[in-house]
Amino acid sequence: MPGKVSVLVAGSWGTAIASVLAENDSDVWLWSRNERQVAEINAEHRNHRFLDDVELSPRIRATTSMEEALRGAKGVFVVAPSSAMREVAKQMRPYLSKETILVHATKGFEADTLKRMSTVLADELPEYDASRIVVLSGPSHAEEVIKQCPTTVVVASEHAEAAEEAQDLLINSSFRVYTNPDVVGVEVGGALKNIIALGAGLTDGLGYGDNAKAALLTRGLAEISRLGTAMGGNPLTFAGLAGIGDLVVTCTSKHSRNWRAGYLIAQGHPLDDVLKQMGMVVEGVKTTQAAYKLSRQYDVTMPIADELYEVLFNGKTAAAAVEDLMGRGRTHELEEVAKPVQTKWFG
Ligand SMILES: NC(=O)C1=CN([C@@H]2O[C@H](COP(=O)(O)OP(=O)(O)OC[C@H]3O[C@@H](n4cnc5c(N)ncnc54)[C@H](O)[C@@H]3O)[C@@H](O)[C@H]2O)C=CC1
Ligand SMILES: O=C(CO)COP(=O)(O)O
Repeated sequence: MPGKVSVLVAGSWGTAIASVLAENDSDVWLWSRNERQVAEINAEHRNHRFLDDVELSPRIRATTSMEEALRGAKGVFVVAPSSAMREVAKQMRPYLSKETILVHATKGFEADTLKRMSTVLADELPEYDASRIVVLSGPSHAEEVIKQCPTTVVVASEHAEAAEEAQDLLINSSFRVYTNPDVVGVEVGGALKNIIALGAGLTDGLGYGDNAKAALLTRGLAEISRLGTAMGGNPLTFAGLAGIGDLVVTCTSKHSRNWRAGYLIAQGHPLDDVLKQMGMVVEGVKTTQAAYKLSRQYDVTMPIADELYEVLFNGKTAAAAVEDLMGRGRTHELEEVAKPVQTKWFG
């Protein structure tokens, strides 16, 4: 069902999602605040700042005009960093149709309010039916998606039809899209895995090997499930693409920004320098602060996230953090096993 769709903004992930939509014959309008980037995409079919090595489909047109991007679009994909979500949503409000399918693919919380991204969108877009917002997540590095490497993702919405419409727009033979009714679980899983990826980068940077990484992934998933369930997510979601799936890819991939940031920090580079050097958003840093606060708000134990917080913000060395994690009191592996929650989809 080709037609007009829009993607806001033209970072790595926005550009890759625009490419998937164009492969499926949609006419894609890619919005960016950067005039030079827009001119380059339109004239050369390249996004020189991100994913420069791939030629973009001529079906992708770029614009700095929010009105031009959104007018008549049957699908809108918001792919801003979490820090920019509210600002971008405010700009969308005058032009967003109530009929549009609204999807976001951002992995993080709002730093001040600790809100999930769908809640930030709902705040700023009061005319839009918030139950129709769709969240896209899962193991999907832009660098591979744009080259059509086989990828699986999940789209979640309270509204089954909204998730299915997003699935229709995105699915193709190299991009397989599953649906899920669990918006909270999919958002929380996607956000929190970035903390564990930073931790995996730290242990790899220390040369601690595969056992340490497997431990981080497994016990990291226990923390993600614990907080995610306390916030209202379905525990089964964390065994899926937005949970273990995304954890595996971010903790093991050379493309992961969060893993790379952790690796550089373990080698003694100061956090500010690392973030400047990356030149791309590293969501896990702000998410570590958010998880530190959320775990206290929901009274959930998150030892790995707490240790990472100490390393990032209180000058603790990565080696001391690992030592303290290994030296914790004895505990049971299956503490706090949660019951699956009922959803509107399945009654
Ligand atoms: N890169 C990837 O492979 C994936 C990224 N994500 C998520 O997608 C989100 C975006 O990440 P990336 O595209 O990787 O980031 P990026 O660093 O590649 O691009 C971010 C873009 O946002 C723009 N931007 C920043 N503040 C803005 C504002 N206030 N108004 C308008 N534009 C603004 C920047 O100019 C830049 O073009 C993050 O939440 C990330 O976790 C999710 C899955 C895969
Ligand atoms: O979410 C991602 C892949 O699914 C991207 O992770 P990084 O931000 O660590 O690169």
